[in-house]
Amino acid sequence: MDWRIFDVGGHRDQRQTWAPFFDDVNAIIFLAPISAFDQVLVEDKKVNRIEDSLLLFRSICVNKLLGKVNIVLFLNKIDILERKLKAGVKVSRYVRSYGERPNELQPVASYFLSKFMAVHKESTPNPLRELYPHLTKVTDTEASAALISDVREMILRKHLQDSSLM
Ligand SMILES: Nc1nc2c(ncn2[C@@H]2O[C@H](COP(=O)(O)OP(=O)(O)OP(=O)(O)O)[C@@H](O)[C@H]2O)c(=O)[nH]1
Repeated sequence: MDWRIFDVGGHRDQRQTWAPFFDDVNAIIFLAPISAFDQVLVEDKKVNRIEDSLLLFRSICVNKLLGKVNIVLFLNKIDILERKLKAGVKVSRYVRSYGERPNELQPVASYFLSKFMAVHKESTPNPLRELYPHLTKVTDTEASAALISDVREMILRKHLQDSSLM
């Protein structure tokens, strides 16, 4: 299995029409920086960066050409998220729907995960497709290498199962 990296994020005006490049892949790893709950887009100050990640995520989930592609979701930058929460930055101030939930790593991460899961569920063209979520800090290269190896194994297994070789 080979890996190709397409950065489909970045400034909105520079995002590519990427779908045609993805018709022969087994999996997409989507990185969502959940530490960015208190930030807005540089190019559009009205848009919260997590909202933007959710929109981008939706555009991938909804794509019929990608209906059979596994989606691995990295809720990333959790170290930065934890630092912000410990410093007293309140999620509910930026994400009103967070309400009175505890301003701590696990409930915050679970809350954002539920948002991504809901987007996937309501937009996927393939109701049987599962989402494989992980909380990550990809700057921890050792842990990330181990995780990517696990992900790779899981995808290979699934691929073999789907082709009834296991
Ligand atoms: N502490 C920490 N830093 C990270 C993590 N992931 C990426 N970064 C750093 O964040 C910076 C921006 O990298 P990315 O987030 O990949 O790039 P980007 O999405 O184009 O940039 P941003 O708009 O800043 O998010 C780089 O310096 C990365 O090393 C993480 O999990 N933890």
